[in-house]
Amino acid sequence: MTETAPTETRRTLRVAVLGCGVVGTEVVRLLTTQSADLAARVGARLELVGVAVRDTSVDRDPVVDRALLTDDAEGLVERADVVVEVMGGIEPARTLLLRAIEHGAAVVTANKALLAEDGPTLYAAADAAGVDLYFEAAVAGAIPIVRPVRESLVGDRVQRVLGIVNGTTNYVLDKMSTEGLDLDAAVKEAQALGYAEADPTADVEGYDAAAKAAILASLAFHTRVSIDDVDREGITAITADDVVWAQRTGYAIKLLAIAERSGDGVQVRVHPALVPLDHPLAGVRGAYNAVFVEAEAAGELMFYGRGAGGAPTASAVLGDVVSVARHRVLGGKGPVESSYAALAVLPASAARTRYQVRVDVDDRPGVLATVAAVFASHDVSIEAMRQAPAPLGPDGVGFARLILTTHQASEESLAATVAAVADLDAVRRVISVLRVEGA
Ligand SMILES: NC(=O)C1=CN([C@@H]2O[C@H](COP(=O)(O)OP(=O)(O)OC[C@H]3O[C@@H](n4cnc5c(N)ncnc54)[C@H](O)[C@@H]3O)[C@@H](O)[C@H]2O)C=CC1
Ligand SMILES: N[C@@H](CC=O)C(=O)O
Ligand code: NA
Repeated sequence: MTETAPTETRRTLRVAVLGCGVVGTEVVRLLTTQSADLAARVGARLELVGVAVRDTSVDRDPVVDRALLTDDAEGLVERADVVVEVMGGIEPARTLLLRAIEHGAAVVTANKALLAEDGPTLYAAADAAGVDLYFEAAVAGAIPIVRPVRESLVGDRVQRVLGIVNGTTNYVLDKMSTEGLDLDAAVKEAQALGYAEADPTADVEGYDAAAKAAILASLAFHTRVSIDDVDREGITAITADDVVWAQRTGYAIKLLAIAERSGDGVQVRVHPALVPLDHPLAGVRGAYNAVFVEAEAAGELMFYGRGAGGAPTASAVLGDVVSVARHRVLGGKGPVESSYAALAVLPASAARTRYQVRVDVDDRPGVLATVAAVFASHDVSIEAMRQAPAPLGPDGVGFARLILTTHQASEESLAATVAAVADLDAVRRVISVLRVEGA
């Protein structure tokens, strides 16, 4: 029996944390409170050498040792072996990570916005310097999804990735449906709970989910997809009425991210969709996320867990820190960018989906047939049509609410159908047009 610690644990690796907000604070907490276990797992002590902040005088969680705070992020990255970037935004995060890589540090980032905008620059720099670039926290918080797609499924051929990848919007839609909260009130709650981005517009307008979709698509299909390639629609147009009617008709509204092979290309989109209540995605509540991956040999896999929040995200960050630190101790290196497939990114209009159209019409004979005829003339096949009693219109005359669900149709045909339906005399208004997924 040896009386000294194994040789490796006498080694020290210097860790720098950039940003000390919701995630950074929890990263510092884990690094501090779990230091003995982390050292044993890595085979070296992880010494937190500094935490870069904008203002060192601000009051912070007591777990953050004030003596470690610095407003000199550039200086800090130059004296670290592992740099953890949890400040967010494009600049100065990109410059700092490139500086860290240049100095030979391994980097771990939760910054999906940066990766989806300019990941290839970082991948190339890390590859050239022979250092690791890890980013598990950037997609779906605590859920291990980057590593499974990047490593576990790398021998298979992924066909489709579909999921809920933004905790804030899932929380908001859930609160709108279960507690009748309006969008703004629910967003405020999500901010208070540490789920939202610094600017929550990134969440509600779908930018955050689009960034994650771009990252997942790039990894899954071995190609480059940037956030600009993602067809994006957020949840700001979803009303309380949409949520209520979704439930009445057997669906939940979810913001979905979908990336799929299509012919010789890939197609990546983010939009709200109706998901049947008996589908597993409909049961994903609060800030939880879930991602389905369909691969040729593996079949369908589902990954589920907390998609946002300080501690869950810090868990993913620390997993990466241990991985890159182990490479420092034991040798070896993580994967580099794999973009050999160089697939074309197709527009979302190329995708065919089912739709639900809600429309208020005059309640008189023949109207139903007239509306159905418009769908038929645009070659959009109706799968189901139901009529719900609706209150009196402003003119005191009764009207009927039609809920039409289509078979798969192209976005173009559907848009033309809806425009023609809206022009009919008997149609008072088209209330909503939503895609149906997962049925
Ligand atoms: N909050 C969450 O649930 C998740 C967040 N992320 C990502 O993690 C990163 C951090 O997110 P949060 O901690 O939620 O944000 P946050 O806004 O709470 O924290 C970021 C911190 O970095 C600081 N910062 C920004 N620029 C700086 C600079 N130039 N120098 C020093 N400090 C600077 C800010 O003052 C702030 O305290 C972002 O990239 C975000 O997208 C990823 C997964 C989940
Ligand atoms: N704002 C993001 C945080 C995690 O990535 C979200 O709500 O999912
Ligand atoms: Na993750």
